[in-house]
Amino acid sequence: MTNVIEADGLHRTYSGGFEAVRGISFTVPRGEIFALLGTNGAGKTSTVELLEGLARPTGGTVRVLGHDPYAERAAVRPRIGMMLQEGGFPSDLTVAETVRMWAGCTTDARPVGEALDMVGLADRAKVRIKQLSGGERRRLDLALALLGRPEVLFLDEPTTGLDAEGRRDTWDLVRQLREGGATVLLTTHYLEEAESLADRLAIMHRGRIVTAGTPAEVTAARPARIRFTLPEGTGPAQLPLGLRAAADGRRVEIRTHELQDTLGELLGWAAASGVRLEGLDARSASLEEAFLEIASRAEAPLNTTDLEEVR
Ligand SMILES: Nc1ncnc2c1ncn2[C@@H]1O[C@H](COP(=O)(O)OP(=O)(O)OP(=O)(O)O)[C@@H](O)[C@H]1O
Repeated sequence: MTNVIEADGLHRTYSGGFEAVRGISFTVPRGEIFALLGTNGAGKTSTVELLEGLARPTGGTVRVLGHDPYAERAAVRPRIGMMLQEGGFPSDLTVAETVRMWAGCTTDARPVGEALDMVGLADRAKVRIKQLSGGERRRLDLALALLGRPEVLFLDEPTTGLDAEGRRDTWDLVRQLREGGATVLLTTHYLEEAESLADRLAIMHRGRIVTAGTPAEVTAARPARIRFTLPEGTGPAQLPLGLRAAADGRRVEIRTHELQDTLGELLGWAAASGVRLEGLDARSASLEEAFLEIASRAEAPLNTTDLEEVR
Protein backbone atom coordinates (compact mmCIF):
# COMPACT_ATOMS: atom_id res chain seq x y z
CA MET A 1 0.00 0.00 0.00
CA THR A 2 1.33 3.46 -0.84
CA ASN A 3 2.09 5.73 2.07
CA VAL A 4 0.57 9.10 1.39
CA ILE A 5 2.00 10.70 4.53
CA GLU A 6 5.43 9.82 5.92
CA ALA A 7 6.93 11.52 8.95
CA ASP A 8 10.37 10.35 9.98
CA GLY A 9 12.11 11.59 13.12
CA LEU A 10 10.31 14.95 12.98
CA HIS A 11 11.42 17.77 15.24
CA ARG A 12 10.08 21.30 15.53
CA THR A 13 11.69 23.93 17.71
CA TYR A 14 10.13 27.39 17.89
CA SER A 15 12.28 30.48 17.64
CA GLY A 16 12.28 30.96 21.42
CA GLY A 17 13.98 27.57 21.72
CA PHE A 18 10.95 25.52 22.81
CA GLU A 19 10.91 22.07 21.23
CA ALA A 20 7.23 21.29 20.55
CA VAL A 21 7.82 18.16 18.41
CA ARG A 22 10.52 15.80 19.65
CA GLY A 23 11.28 13.15 17.08
CA ILE A 24 8.06 11.59 15.88
CA SER A 25 7.64 9.03 13.11
CA PHE A 26 4.51 7.61 11.52
CA THR A 27 3.07 6.74 8.15
CA VAL A 28 -0.46 6.98 6.77
CA PRO A 29 -1.35 4.77 3.81
CA ARG A 30 -3.71 5.92 1.06
CA GLY A 31 -7.38 5.79 2.00
CA GLU A 32 -6.83 5.73 5.77
CA ILE A 33 -8.26 8.01 8.45
CA PHE A 34 -5.49 8.70 10.97
CA ALA A 35 -6.16 10.63 14.19
CA LEU A 36 -3.62 12.52 16.27
CA LEU A 37 -4.74 12.79 19.87
CA GLY A 38 -3.01 14.40 22.77
CA THR A 39 -3.17 16.59 25.81
CA ASN A 40 -3.28 20.38 25.36
CA GLY A 41 0.07 21.55 24.06
CA ALA A 42 1.17 18.01 23.13
CA GLY A 43 2.32 19.21 19.71
CA LYS A 44 -0.53 18.12 17.42
CA THR A 45 -1.00 21.40 15.59
CA SER A 46 2.77 21.93 15.43
CA THR A 47 3.01 18.53 13.72
CA VAL A 48 0.09 19.07 11.34
CA GLU A 49 1.60 22.38 10.20
CA LEU A 50 4.78 20.51 9.23
CA LEU A 51 2.73 17.99 7.25
CA GLU A 52 0.85 20.81 5.52
CA GLY A 53 4.10 22.48 4.52
CA LEU A 54 3.29 25.63 6.52
CA ALA A 55 6.59 25.33 8.40
CA ARG A 56 9.90 23.61 7.89
CA PRO A 57 10.90 20.90 10.39
CA THR A 58 13.95 21.60 12.54
CA GLY A 59 14.94 17.98 12.05
CA GLY A 60 13.67 14.83 10.32
CA THR A 61 11.75 14.52 7.09
CA VAL A 62 8.14 14.79 5.90
CA ARG A 63 6.76 13.42 2.68
CA VAL A 64 3.22 14.01 1.49
CA LEU A 65 2.28 12.27 -1.77
CA GLY A 66 5.99 11.59 -2.17
CA HIS A 67 7.04 15.26 -1.95
CA ASP A 68 8.49 17.56 0.66
CA PRO A 69 5.41 19.73 1.41
CA TYR A 70 7.52 22.76 2.38
CA ALA A 71 10.19 22.74 -0.33
CA GLU A 72 7.89 21.40 -3.06
CA ARG A 73 4.80 23.32 -2.10
CA ALA A 74 3.64 23.83 -5.69
CA ALA A 75 3.51 20.06 -6.24
CA VAL A 76 1.70 19.28 -2.99
CA ARG A 77 -0.66 22.21 -2.32
CA PRO A 78 -3.14 21.57 -5.19
CA ARG A 79 -3.61 17.97 -4.04
CA ILE A 80 -4.28 18.61 -0.34
CA GLY A 81 -7.10 20.25 1.61
CA MET A 82 -6.49 21.99 4.92
CA MET A 83 -8.84 22.91 7.69
CA LEU A 84 -6.94 25.01 10.18
CA GLN A 85 -8.00 25.50 13.79
CA GLU A 86 -9.30 28.96 12.96
CA GLY A 87 -10.19 30.04 9.47
CA GLY A 88 -10.27 33.82 9.02
CA PHE A 89 -12.80 35.18 6.56
CA PRO A 90 -13.94 38.69 5.65
CA SER A 91 -17.00 38.86 7.87
CA ASP A 92 -19.15 40.92 5.50
CA LEU A 93 -19.13 38.35 2.70
CA THR A 94 -21.90 35.80 2.50
CA VAL A 95 -21.23 32.08 2.74
CA ALA A 96 -21.68 31.59 -1.02
CA GLU A 97 -19.45 34.59 -1.84
CA THR A 98 -16.72 33.22 0.39
CA VAL A 99 -16.82 29.80 -1.23
CA ARG A 100 -16.91 31.39 -4.71
CA MET A 101 -13.88 33.54 -3.85
CA TRP A 102 -12.01 30.49 -2.62
CA ALA A 103 -13.05 28.50 -5.69
CA GLY A 104 -11.46 31.22 -7.81
CA CYS A 105 -8.08 30.29 -6.34
CA THR A 106 -8.64 26.53 -6.65
CA THR A 107 -7.97 24.30 -9.66
CA ASP A 108 -10.95 22.14 -10.68
CA ALA A 109 -13.05 23.36 -7.74
CA ARG A 110 -16.35 21.71 -6.89
CA PRO A 111 -19.44 23.80 -7.70
CA VAL A 112 -20.27 26.13 -4.80
CA GLY A 113 -23.67 24.48 -4.21
CA GLU A 114 -22.14 21.02 -4.06
CA ALA A 115 -19.53 22.05 -1.48
CA LEU A 116 -22.21 23.70 0.69
CA ASP A 117 -24.49 20.71 0.35
CA MET A 118 -21.77 18.36 1.52
CA VAL A 119 -21.37 20.22 4.80
CA GLY A 120 -25.07 20.96 5.31
CA LEU A 121 -24.80 24.70 4.72
CA ALA A 122 -26.86 24.96 1.51
CA ASP A 123 -29.66 26.85 3.27
CA ARG A 124 -27.18 29.34 4.77
CA ALA A 125 -25.65 30.36 1.42
CA LYS A 126 -26.90 33.96 1.59
CA VAL A 127 -26.06 34.54 5.25
CA ARG A 128 -23.11 36.79 6.11
CA ILE A 129 -20.13 35.18 7.79
CA LYS A 130 -20.50 37.39 10.86
CA GLN A 131 -24.00 35.97 11.40
CA LEU A 132 -22.90 32.34 11.41
CA SER A 133 -22.74 30.32 14.60
CA GLY A 134 -19.42 28.80 15.67
CA GLY A 135 -20.50 25.39 14.41
CA GLU A 136 -21.58 26.82 11.05
CA ARG A 137 -18.19 28.49 10.64
CA ARG A 138 -16.54 25.16 11.30
CA ARG A 139 -18.68 23.62 8.54
CA LEU A 140 -17.67 26.43 6.21
CA ASP A 141 -13.99 25.74 7.00
CA LEU A 142 -14.62 22.14 6.01
CA ALA A 143 -16.39 23.15 2.78
CA LEU A 144 -13.34 25.19 1.79
CA ALA A 145 -10.98 22.33 2.62
CA LEU A 146 -13.05 20.05 0.35
CA LEU A 147 -13.39 22.46 -2.49
CA GLY A 148 -10.41 21.28 -4.56
CA ARG A 149 -11.35 17.56 -4.34
CA PRO A 150 -8.19 16.89 -2.31
CA GLU A 151 -6.43 13.52 -2.22
CA VAL A 152 -5.24 14.28 1.31
CA LEU A 153 -7.25 16.18 3.90
CA PHE A 154 -5.76 17.70 7.04
CA LEU A 155 -8.45 18.50 9.59
CA ASP A 156 -7.33 20.27 12.76
CA GLU A 157 -10.11 19.77 15.32
CA PRO A 158 -12.84 19.59 12.66
CA THR A 159 -15.79 19.16 15.01
CA THR A 160 -14.92 21.60 17.78
CA GLY A 161 -18.00 23.73 18.41
CA LEU A 162 -20.38 21.40 16.58
CA ASP A 163 -23.42 19.94 18.32
CA ALA A 164 -23.84 16.16 18.52
CA GLU A 165 -25.77 15.97 15.25
CA GLY A 166 -23.29 18.19 13.42
CA ARG A 167 -20.45 16.07 14.70
CA ARG A 168 -22.05 12.91 13.40
CA ASP A 169 -22.77 14.55 10.03
CA THR A 170 -19.10 15.47 9.79
CA TRP A 171 -18.04 11.92 10.66
CA ASP A 172 -20.33 10.58 7.90
CA LEU A 173 -18.86 13.03 5.44
CA VAL A 174 -15.27 12.14 6.37
CA ARG A 175 -16.13 8.45 5.91
CA GLN A 176 -17.66 9.19 2.50
CA LEU A 177 -14.50 11.02 1.49
CA ARG A 178 -12.41 8.04 2.54
CA GLU A 179 -14.71 5.79 0.51
CA GLY A 180 -13.94 8.07 -2.42
CA GLY A 181 -10.23 7.37 -1.91
CA ALA A 182 -9.18 10.38 0.18
CA THR A 183 -6.62 10.04 2.96
CA VAL A 184 -7.49 11.97 6.11
CA LEU A 185 -5.33 13.11 9.00
CA LEU A 186 -7.24 14.76 11.80
CA THR A 187 -6.58 16.03 15.27
CA THR A 188 -9.26 15.86 17.90
CA HIS A 189 -9.95 16.22 21.59
CA TYR A 190 -12.99 13.96 21.32
CA LEU A 191 -11.94 10.42 22.09
CA GLU A 192 -15.28 9.12 20.86
CA GLU A 193 -14.50 10.75 17.53
CA ALA A 194 -11.15 9.01 17.21
CA GLU A 195 -12.63 5.71 18.37
CA SER A 196 -15.46 5.83 15.88
CA LEU A 197 -13.72 7.40 12.90
CA ALA A 198 -10.03 6.56 12.89
CA ASP A 199 -8.53 3.47 11.29
CA ARG A 200 -5.41 4.16 13.32
CA LEU A 201 -4.44 6.79 15.84
CA ALA A 202 -1.46 8.09 17.75
CA ILE A 203 -1.56 9.70 21.19
CA MET A 204 0.98 12.50 21.61
CA HIS A 205 2.29 13.78 24.89
CA ARG A 206 4.88 16.51 25.29
CA GLY A 207 6.08 16.38 21.71
CA ARG A 208 6.29 12.61 21.40
CA ILE A 209 4.07 9.77 20.26
CA VAL A 210 3.46 7.73 23.39
CA THR A 211 1.21 5.06 21.94
CA ALA A 212 -0.21 4.23 18.53
CA GLY A 213 -2.20 1.65 16.63
CA THR A 214 -5.82 0.87 15.81
CA PRO A 215 -8.29 2.02 18.49
CA ALA A 216 -8.64 -1.64 19.52
CA GLU A 217 -4.87 -2.10 19.82
CA VAL A 218 -4.47 1.04 21.91
CA THR A 219 -7.13 -0.08 24.38
CA ALA A 220 -6.30 -3.81 24.37
CA ALA A 221 -3.50 -3.50 26.90
CA ARG A 222 -5.80 -1.83 29.46
CA PRO A 223 -7.93 -3.86 31.88
CA ALA A 224 -11.72 -4.05 31.66
CA ARG A 225 -13.79 -2.85 34.63
CA ILE A 226 -16.70 -4.36 36.54
CA ARG A 227 -18.65 -2.27 39.05
CA PHE A 228 -21.56 -3.13 41.30
CA THR A 229 -22.96 -2.56 44.77
CA LEU A 230 -23.49 -5.43 47.18
CA PRO A 231 -26.84 -5.60 49.02
CA GLU A 232 -27.06 -4.59 52.64
CA GLY A 233 -25.72 -7.30 54.91
CA THR A 234 -23.25 -8.62 52.33
CA GLY A 235 -19.63 -7.47 52.57
CA PRO A 236 -16.81 -7.72 50.03
CA ALA A 237 -15.17 -10.34 52.25
CA GLN A 238 -17.90 -12.74 51.13
CA LEU A 239 -16.87 -12.46 47.49
CA PRO A 240 -14.81 -15.32 46.03
CA LEU A 241 -11.14 -14.83 46.86
CA GLY A 242 -10.06 -13.76 43.36
CA LEU A 243 -12.74 -11.06 43.22
CA ARG A 244 -12.10 -9.18 46.46
CA ALA A 245 -10.89 -6.17 44.61
CA ALA A 246 -11.11 -2.51 45.41
CA ALA A 247 -14.17 -2.14 47.60
CA ASP A 248 -15.44 1.07 49.10
CA GLY A 249 -18.00 -0.15 51.62
CA ARG A 250 -20.53 -2.13 49.59
CA ARG A 251 -19.42 -0.59 46.28
CA VAL A 252 -16.99 -2.83 44.47
CA GLU A 253 -14.79 -2.24 41.43
CA ILE A 254 -12.90 -5.10 39.82
CA ARG A 255 -10.28 -4.61 37.12
CA THR A 256 -9.52 -7.57 34.94
CA HIS A 257 -7.84 -8.59 31.71
CA GLU A 258 -10.20 -11.59 31.50
CA LEU A 259 -13.59 -9.90 31.46
CA GLN A 260 -15.63 -12.95 30.42
CA ASP A 261 -14.06 -15.32 32.97
CA THR A 262 -14.21 -12.82 35.84
CA LEU A 263 -17.78 -11.85 35.07
CA GLY A 264 -18.74 -15.53 34.82
CA GLU A 265 -17.25 -16.21 38.23
CA LEU A 266 -18.97 -13.20 39.75
CA LEU A 267 -22.38 -14.04 38.30
CA GLY A 268 -21.98 -17.70 39.29
CA TRP A 269 -21.21 -16.68 42.86
CA ALA A 270 -24.11 -14.19 42.95
CA ALA A 271 -26.58 -16.78 41.66
CA ALA A 272 -25.35 -19.50 44.05
CA SER A 273 -25.43 -17.10 47.01
CA GLY A 274 -28.75 -15.49 46.08
CA VAL A 275 -27.07 -12.06 45.99
CA ARG A 276 -28.44 -9.28 43.81
CA LEU A 277 -25.67 -7.07 42.35
CA GLU A 278 -27.07 -3.56 42.17
CA GLY A 279 -26.03 -1.28 39.32
CA LEU A 280 -23.93 -4.01 37.73
CA ASP A 281 -21.81 -2.50 34.97
CA ALA A 282 -19.11 -4.34 33.02
CA ARG A 283 -17.15 -2.68 30.26
CA SER A 284 -14.03 -3.16 28.20
CA ALA A 285 -11.29 -0.55 28.51
CA SER A 286 -11.98 2.59 26.51
CA LEU A 287 -9.73 4.92 24.64
CA GLU A 288 -10.62 7.47 27.30
CA GLU A 289 -8.94 5.37 29.98
CA ALA A 290 -5.82 4.94 27.84
CA PHE A 291 -5.78 8.67 27.24
CA LEU A 292 -6.30 9.65 30.87
CA GLU A 293 -3.52 7.34 31.95
CA ILE A 294 -1.15 9.05 29.52
CA ALA A 295 -2.35 12.51 30.51
CA SER A 296 -1.80 11.71 34.18
CA ARG A 297 1.87 11.26 33.43
CA ALA A 298 2.03 14.99 32.77
CA GLU A 299 4.44 15.63 35.58
CA ALA A 300 6.20 12.28 35.54
CA PRO A 301 9.38 11.82 33.53
CA LEU A 302 8.71 10.12 30.20
CA ASN A 303 9.21 6.41 30.22
CA THR A 304 11.14 5.78 27.03
CA THR A 305 10.14 2.11 26.95
CA ASP A 306 6.59 3.30 26.25
CA LEU A 307 7.59 5.05 23.08
CA GLU A 308 6.55 3.28 19.94
CA GLU A 309 7.22 4.00 16.35
CA VAL A 310 4.27 3.63 14.06
CA ARG A 311 5.13 2.02 10.78
N1 LIG B 1 4.72 30.08 17.77
C1 LIG B 1 5.06 29.43 18.89
N2 LIG B 1 6.14 29.81 19.59
C2 LIG B 1 6.52 29.15 20.72
N3 LIG B 1 5.86 28.09 21.23
C3 LIG B 1 4.77 27.68 20.57
C4 LIG B 1 4.31 28.33 19.36
N4 LIG B 1 3.20 27.67 18.93
C5 LIG B 1 2.98 26.68 19.82
N5 LIG B 1 3.91 26.68 20.79
C6 LIG B 1 4.01 25.75 21.92
O1 LIG B 1 4.23 24.44 21.42
C7 LIG B 1 3.52 23.48 22.20
C8 LIG B 1 2.66 22.64 21.29
O2 LIG B 1 1.61 23.44 20.77
P1 LIG B 1 0.55 22.84 19.76
O3 LIG B 1 -0.38 23.94 19.40
O4 LIG B 1 1.25 22.13 18.67
O5 LIG B 1 -0.17 21.77 20.68
P2 LIG B 1 -1.54 21.00 20.44
O6 LIG B 1 -1.27 19.57 20.78
O7 LIG B 1 -2.09 21.28 19.10
O8 LIG B 1 -2.41 21.65 21.58
P3 LIG B 1 -4.00 21.90 21.70
O9 LIG B 1 -4.61 20.58 21.92
O10 LIG B 1 -4.07 22.74 22.92
O11 LIG B 1 -4.47 22.59 20.45
C9 LIG B 1 2.75 24.27 23.24
O12 LIG B 1 3.46 24.22 24.46
C10 LIG B 1 2.71 25.67 22.69
O13 LIG B 1 2.69 26.62 23.74
